[in-house]
Order: sequence, then structure tokens, then C-alpha cells
Amino acid sequence: MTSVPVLHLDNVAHAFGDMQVLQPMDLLVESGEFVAIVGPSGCGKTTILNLCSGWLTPSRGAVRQGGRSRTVFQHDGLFPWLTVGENVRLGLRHLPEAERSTRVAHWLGLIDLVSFERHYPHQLSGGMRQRVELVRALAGETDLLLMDEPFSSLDYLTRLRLRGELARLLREQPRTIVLVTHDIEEAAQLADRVLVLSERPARVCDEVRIDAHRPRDLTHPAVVNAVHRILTGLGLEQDRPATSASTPLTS
Ligand SMILES: Nc1ncnc2c1ncn2[C@@H]1O[C@H](COP(=O)(O)OP(=O)(O)OP(=O)(O)O)[C@@H](O)[C@H]1O
Repeated sequence: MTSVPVLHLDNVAHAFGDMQVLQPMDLLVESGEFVAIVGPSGCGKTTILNLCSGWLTPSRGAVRQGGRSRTVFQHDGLFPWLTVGENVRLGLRHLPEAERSTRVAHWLGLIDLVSFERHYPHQLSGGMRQRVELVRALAGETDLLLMDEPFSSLDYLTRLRLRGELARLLREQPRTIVLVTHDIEEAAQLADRVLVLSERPARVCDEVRIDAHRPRDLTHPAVVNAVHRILTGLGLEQDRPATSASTPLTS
């Protein structure tokens, strides 16, 4: 199978004024790949996402996108004046009118919210709104989803549940995703590849591949090893002989 690059950061570096945020980096994201970016607070993760979306122009290098992208933020991205069903429907504008209602029901069914189709966002809990936001993003036609801490405002149990749902939804509708997260377990559970960034000015200090099918339990050996290696990359754990520095992590 030939892979198609959806995103290419070619020797990209960025500075805000005289503050260097990002050291030159290369990143090639292929179609269907899920890449997570983790790193210390303030190191430049959101800046990378903004460079990927084209919202920021890099001080150096070039960003090439192979299609359309959409950014999913941590805060509510739903239109408060539209119902849940209408919000999801917005993501389906590429489909013929007749198909949209069936697809809305299908997507809401996947997140157990069919009976909330006529509710407005303010009538839902934070976790429910985030689930709607997620399916709205996944149901759309965009080639690249850029996610900035999409679950960070949620409680731990809801985050765990949503991670599982995202993994399941991705089986239904594979997507190319770049996810920025503080949550190392989230990165290890979801991503095919995790980029570990250093302190600002950020550089990629490790790249961890996780070759295990999704959904993955937190106790899956590939997840446990990846978490350990990411923590080691961040300088938060001592390395141990069990995880070799450059071998891919497999199931
Ligand atoms: N528009 C801007 N103008 C000037 N400085 C900025 C701007 N946006 C971000 N910065 C600075 O760039 C650095 C990186 O910010 P960024 O938001 O990318 O970090 P982050 O890794 O996403 O942080 P966190 O994990 O805390 O969300 C920070 O020092 C921040 O103050």
C-alpha cells in the first residue's frame, strides 16, 4: 500500500519576536496515521498545531497540506443555537440532503445520544457535548483533524470513556489525526506514533511508535512500555533495560 502524505512540516522552525519556540523540525504525517505530540507545558505544542493548520506562518521552512484540515479544541466548539442533530448535520454538508438524517442518527447511535438529537448543547453535560463535537469532526469530510487537548476539560472517567469511543469511531471512519495532549496515557492508548518534545525551544527528543491495534487497554504491554518510554524522554523516569531506545513497541 502506498501511503499519501497529508501533512508535511519541512524543516519548520518558529519564533515569536526574539523568543525561539520551535527548533527546526521535520514531520511527515501519512493518510490514516494518528500522531500525538506531548511535551512540557509551554514548550510549543499548540504552536506546532497552529503551524499545521496554517493559522501561523513558520519563521523558517514550509508547511504543506495534502487536503483540508479542521481543528478540534478543548472548549466547546458546538453552535449553542443549534440542536445536537443540527450540529452533527453541519459536518455532513458534503452528503446529499436525503442521506443526512440517516447519517446523523448513525453517528449519534455510535455515541449513545440518539435520544438527545433535539436537545441543545446547554442541556448536555460537558462529556456529552465533547462526544458530539468528536462525531461532528469525524463525520465531516476533512482530510486532517488537528486536536488540541480535546478531552482536557473532562473528568478522568469521562476522558477514559471518550478515548475508547474515539478508538472505536476511528475503526468506523479512519482519519488522519494530529493530537496535542498533556496526557501521556492518552497518547499511548490512541496514537500510532508519539512525538516527545523537549523544553522550549522545542525539538523532538524521542519518537515512539506503537504498533498495536486500537482500542488498547491501559494495561496493554505496548501502552505500558510506551508510557514508560515517553516519561523517560521527558526526563521523568529513569530508563530501564526492558525498553530498548529505538525499537518499535509492538503488541
Ligand atoms: N501568539 C503568541 N505570541 C507570543 N508568544 C506566544 C504566542 N503563542 C504562544 N506564545 C508563546 O510560545 C510558547 C509556546 O506556547 P504554546 O502554547 O505553543 O505551548 P504549549 O506547549 O502548547 O503549552 P501548554 O502545554 O501549556 O498548553 C509559550 O512561551 C507562549 O508564551
